Amino acid sequence: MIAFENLGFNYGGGELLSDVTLRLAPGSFHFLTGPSGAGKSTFLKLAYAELRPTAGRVSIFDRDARMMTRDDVALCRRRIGVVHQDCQFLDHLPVATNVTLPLTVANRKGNPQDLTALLDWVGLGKLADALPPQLSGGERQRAALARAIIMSPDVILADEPTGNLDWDMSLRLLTLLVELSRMGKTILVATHDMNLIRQAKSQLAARVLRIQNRRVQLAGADL
Ligand SMILES: Nc1ncnc2c1ncn2[C@@H]1O[C@H](COP(=O)(O)OP(=O)(O)OP(=O)(O)O)[C@@H](O)[C@H]1O
Repeated sequence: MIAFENLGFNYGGGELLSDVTLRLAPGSFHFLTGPSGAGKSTFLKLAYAELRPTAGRVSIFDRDARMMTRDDVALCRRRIGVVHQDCQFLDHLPVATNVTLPLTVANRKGNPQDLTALLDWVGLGKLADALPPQLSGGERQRAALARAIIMSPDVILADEPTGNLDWDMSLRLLTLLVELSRMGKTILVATHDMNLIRQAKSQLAARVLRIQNRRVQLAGADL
Protein backbone atom coordinates (compact mmCIF):
# COMPACT_ATOMS: atom_id res chain seq x y z
CA MET A 1 0.00 0.00 0.00
CA ILE A 2 2.85 2.33 0.98
CA ALA A 3 6.36 1.12 0.26
CA PHE A 4 9.75 2.66 1.02
CA GLU A 5 12.71 1.53 -1.03
CA ASN A 6 16.21 2.54 0.03
CA LEU A 7 14.68 5.80 1.16
CA GLY A 8 16.91 8.60 2.35
CA PHE A 9 15.84 12.01 3.57
CA ASN A 10 17.45 15.21 4.78
CA TYR A 11 16.15 18.71 5.31
CA GLY A 12 19.28 20.18 3.76
CA GLY A 13 21.67 19.30 6.56
CA GLY A 14 22.85 15.83 7.49
CA GLU A 15 20.89 12.71 6.57
CA LEU A 16 17.92 12.20 8.92
CA LEU A 17 16.69 8.90 7.45
CA SER A 18 18.87 6.57 5.47
CA ASP A 19 18.42 3.37 3.47
CA VAL A 20 14.91 2.66 4.71
CA THR A 21 13.21 -0.26 2.99
CA LEU A 22 9.86 -1.44 4.27
CA ARG A 23 6.27 -1.88 3.26
CA LEU A 24 3.00 -1.09 4.98
CA ALA A 25 0.87 -3.96 3.72
CA PRO A 26 -2.90 -3.54 3.31
CA GLY A 27 -4.65 -4.05 6.63
CA SER A 28 -1.44 -3.93 8.67
CA PHE A 29 -1.11 -2.08 11.99
CA HIS A 30 2.28 -0.53 12.75
CA PHE A 31 3.57 1.65 15.53
CA LEU A 32 6.53 3.93 14.90
CA THR A 33 8.78 4.73 17.83
CA GLY A 34 12.12 6.40 18.35
CA PRO A 35 13.68 9.19 20.36
CA SER A 36 12.43 12.74 20.07
CA GLY A 37 13.84 14.28 16.89
CA ALA A 38 14.59 10.88 15.33
CA GLY A 39 12.29 11.63 12.41
CA LYS A 40 8.91 10.06 13.21
CA SER A 41 6.83 13.01 11.98
CA THR A 42 9.12 13.30 8.97
CA PHE A 43 8.59 9.63 8.15
CA LEU A 44 4.80 10.08 8.30
CA LYS A 45 5.07 13.13 6.04
CA LEU A 46 7.01 11.03 3.52
CA ALA A 47 4.24 8.41 3.71
CA TYR A 48 1.59 10.90 2.61
CA ALA A 49 3.75 12.80 0.12
CA GLU A 50 3.92 15.97 2.17
CA LEU A 51 7.67 15.53 1.77
CA ARG A 52 9.55 13.85 -1.10
CA PRO A 53 12.52 11.57 -0.47
CA THR A 54 15.98 12.93 -1.17
CA ALA A 55 17.15 9.41 -2.05
CA GLY A 56 15.41 6.17 -2.94
CA ARG A 57 11.70 5.96 -3.42
CA VAL A 58 8.30 6.00 -1.73
CA SER A 59 5.41 4.34 -3.54
CA ILE A 60 1.95 5.32 -2.41
CA PHE A 61 -0.78 3.09 -3.84
CA ASP A 62 1.80 1.90 -6.37
CA ARG A 63 2.66 5.41 -7.52
CA ASP A 64 6.14 6.84 -7.15
CA ALA A 65 5.72 9.90 -4.90
CA ARG A 66 8.41 11.84 -6.78
CA MET A 67 6.41 11.60 -10.02
CA MET A 68 3.15 12.80 -8.51
CA THR A 69 1.66 16.08 -9.64
CA ARG A 70 -0.23 18.26 -7.16
CA ASP A 71 -3.49 16.75 -8.39
CA ASP A 72 -2.12 13.22 -7.91
CA VAL A 73 -1.13 14.10 -4.36
CA ALA A 74 -4.57 15.56 -3.67
CA LEU A 75 -6.21 12.39 -4.97
CA CYS A 76 -4.00 10.07 -2.99
CA ARG A 77 -4.58 12.15 0.18
CA ARG A 78 -8.26 11.30 -0.09
CA ARG A 79 -7.26 7.72 0.56
CA ILE A 80 -5.02 8.61 3.51
CA GLY A 81 -6.45 10.04 6.71
CA VAL A 82 -3.93 11.94 8.83
CA VAL A 83 -4.25 12.75 12.52
CA HIS A 84 -1.67 15.48 13.14
CA GLN A 85 0.32 15.88 16.34
CA ASP A 86 -1.17 19.30 17.05
CA CYS A 87 -4.64 18.91 15.59
CA GLN A 88 -5.86 22.27 14.35
CA PHE A 89 -9.47 23.23 13.89
CA LEU A 90 -11.32 26.27 12.66
CA ASP A 91 -12.27 27.54 16.09
CA HIS A 92 -15.25 29.59 14.96
CA LEU A 93 -16.95 26.61 13.31
CA PRO A 94 -18.77 23.80 15.16
CA VAL A 95 -17.20 20.40 15.60
CA ALA A 96 -19.52 18.82 13.01
CA THR A 97 -18.48 21.38 10.37
CA ASN A 98 -14.81 20.88 11.19
CA VAL A 99 -15.15 17.12 10.90
CA THR A 100 -16.81 17.41 7.48
CA LEU A 101 -14.26 19.90 6.08
CA PRO A 102 -12.47 17.23 3.99
CA LEU A 103 -15.79 16.50 2.24
CA THR A 104 -16.35 20.22 1.65
CA VAL A 105 -12.85 20.64 0.23
CA ALA A 106 -13.39 17.63 -2.07
CA ASN A 107 -16.73 19.12 -3.12
CA ARG A 108 -18.56 16.05 -1.85
CA LYS A 109 -21.84 16.04 -0.04
CA GLY A 110 -21.93 13.91 3.05
CA ASN A 111 -24.88 11.99 4.37
CA PRO A 112 -26.08 13.59 7.65
CA GLN A 113 -26.87 10.14 9.08
CA ASP A 114 -23.33 8.99 8.38
CA LEU A 115 -21.99 12.08 10.17
CA THR A 116 -24.20 11.44 13.19
CA ALA A 117 -23.08 7.80 13.29
CA LEU A 118 -19.42 8.84 13.00
CA LEU A 119 -19.68 11.43 15.78
CA ASP A 120 -21.50 8.91 18.00
CA TRP A 121 -18.83 6.32 17.27
CA VAL A 122 -16.04 8.64 18.47
CA GLY A 123 -18.21 9.66 21.46
CA LEU A 124 -18.84 13.23 20.29
CA GLY A 125 -22.51 12.91 19.38
CA LYS A 126 -23.54 15.45 21.98
CA LEU A 127 -20.77 17.87 21.02
CA ALA A 128 -21.58 18.21 17.31
CA ASP A 129 -22.52 21.87 17.79
CA ALA A 130 -19.75 22.73 20.25
CA LEU A 131 -16.86 24.93 19.16
CA PRO A 132 -13.37 23.38 19.18
CA PRO A 133 -12.06 25.56 22.06
CA GLN A 134 -14.76 23.98 24.24
CA LEU A 135 -13.35 20.47 23.75
CA SER A 136 -11.02 18.62 26.11
CA GLY A 137 -7.73 17.20 24.81
CA GLY A 138 -9.26 13.74 24.38
CA GLU A 139 -12.30 15.12 22.62
CA ARG A 140 -10.07 17.12 20.26
CA GLN A 141 -8.11 14.00 19.34
CA ARG A 142 -11.30 12.06 18.70
CA ALA A 143 -12.64 14.92 16.56
CA ALA A 144 -9.34 14.86 14.65
CA LEU A 145 -9.71 11.11 14.13
CA ALA A 146 -13.30 11.56 12.92
CA ARG A 147 -12.11 14.23 10.45
CA ALA A 148 -9.31 11.94 9.28
CA ILE A 149 -11.68 9.09 8.48
CA ILE A 150 -14.69 11.00 7.11
CA MET A 151 -13.54 10.23 3.54
CA SER A 152 -13.30 6.50 4.35
CA PRO A 153 -9.56 6.37 3.73
CA ASP A 154 -7.71 3.09 3.21
CA VAL A 155 -4.78 4.26 5.32
CA ILE A 156 -4.71 6.13 8.63
CA LEU A 157 -1.54 7.86 9.80
CA ALA A 158 -1.55 9.24 13.34
CA ASP A 159 1.24 11.33 14.85
CA GLU A 160 1.36 11.00 18.66
CA PRO A 161 -2.45 10.87 18.86
CA THR A 162 -2.34 10.18 22.60
CA GLY A 163 0.57 12.53 23.33
CA ASN A 164 -1.29 14.75 25.80
CA LEU A 165 -3.96 12.33 26.97
CA ASP A 166 -4.37 10.49 30.24
CA TRP A 167 -4.39 6.69 30.20
CA ASP A 168 -8.18 6.29 30.04
CA MET A 169 -8.43 8.68 27.11
CA SER A 170 -5.47 7.00 25.41
CA LEU A 171 -7.22 3.64 25.72
CA ARG A 172 -10.39 5.09 24.29
CA LEU A 173 -8.53 6.36 21.26
CA LEU A 174 -6.68 3.07 20.91
CA THR A 175 -10.00 1.20 20.92
CA LEU A 176 -11.12 3.30 17.96
CA LEU A 177 -7.88 2.58 16.09
CA VAL A 178 -8.21 -1.14 16.83
CA GLU A 179 -11.77 -1.11 15.49
CA LEU A 180 -10.60 0.68 12.34
CA SER A 181 -7.90 -1.94 11.94
CA ARG A 182 -10.51 -4.70 12.25
CA MET A 183 -12.42 -2.97 9.44
CA GLY A 184 -9.34 -3.58 7.29
CA LYS A 185 -7.71 -0.14 7.40
CA THR A 186 -3.93 0.15 7.16
CA ILE A 187 -2.70 2.00 10.23
CA LEU A 188 0.56 3.64 11.27
CA VAL A 189 0.77 5.37 14.65
CA ALA A 190 3.84 7.32 15.81
CA THR A 191 4.09 7.19 19.58
CA HIS A 192 6.45 7.29 22.55
CA ASP A 193 3.97 5.40 24.69
CA MET A 194 5.23 1.86 25.26
CA ASN A 195 2.23 1.03 27.46
CA LEU A 196 -0.06 1.91 24.59
CA ILE A 197 1.92 -0.38 22.29
CA ARG A 198 1.76 -3.27 24.79
CA GLN A 199 -1.96 -2.76 25.19
CA ALA A 200 -2.47 -2.77 21.41
CA LYS A 201 -0.34 -5.88 20.98
CA SER A 202 -2.60 -7.70 23.43
CA GLN A 203 -5.52 -6.95 21.11
CA LEU A 204 -4.14 -7.35 17.62
CA ALA A 205 -1.07 -8.22 15.58
CA ALA A 206 0.58 -4.81 15.70
CA ARG A 207 4.18 -4.48 14.55
CA VAL A 208 6.61 -1.96 15.95
CA LEU A 209 8.98 0.06 13.80
CA ARG A 210 11.82 1.82 15.54
CA ILE A 211 13.92 4.68 14.18
CA GLN A 212 17.46 4.21 15.31
CA ASN A 213 20.66 5.53 13.76
CA ARG A 214 18.67 6.92 10.81
CA ARG A 215 17.25 3.49 9.96
CA VAL A 216 13.65 2.37 10.42
CA GLN A 217 13.63 -1.22 11.52
CA LEU A 218 11.17 -3.73 12.84
CA ALA A 219 11.60 -4.00 16.60
CA GLY A 220 11.72 -7.41 18.21
CA ALA A 221 8.98 -8.83 20.42
CA ASP A 222 10.66 -7.50 23.58
CA LEU A 223 9.31 -4.06 24.41
N1 LIG B 1 10.91 21.63 8.16
C1 LIG B 1 12.05 21.29 8.76
N2 LIG B 1 13.20 21.86 8.39
C2 LIG B 1 14.38 21.51 8.95
N3 LIG B 1 14.49 20.60 9.94
C3 LIG B 1 13.35 20.01 10.35
C4 LIG B 1 12.09 20.33 9.80
N4 LIG B 1 11.15 19.57 10.40
C5 LIG B 1 11.80 18.82 11.31
N5 LIG B 1 13.13 19.08 11.28
C6 LIG B 1 14.15 18.45 12.11
O1 LIG B 1 14.21 17.07 11.74
C7 LIG B 1 14.40 16.27 12.90
C8 LIG B 1 13.28 15.24 13.01
O2 LIG B 1 12.07 15.92 13.28
P1 LIG B 1 10.72 15.11 13.46
O3 LIG B 1 9.67 16.10 13.85
O4 LIG B 1 10.47 14.26 12.26
O5 LIG B 1 11.08 14.17 14.71
P2 LIG B 1 10.15 13.31 15.68
O6 LIG B 1 10.81 11.98 15.83
O7 LIG B 1 8.74 13.30 15.15
O8 LIG B 1 10.24 14.13 17.03
P3 LIG B 1 9.20 14.25 18.26
O9 LIG B 1 9.11 12.87 18.87
O10 LIG B 1 9.88 15.22 19.17
O11 LIG B 1 7.90 14.75 17.69
C9 LIG B 1 14.48 17.22 14.08
O12 LIG B 1 15.85 17.46 14.38
C10 LIG B 1 13.81 18.47 13.57
O13 LIG B 1 14.33 19.61 14.21
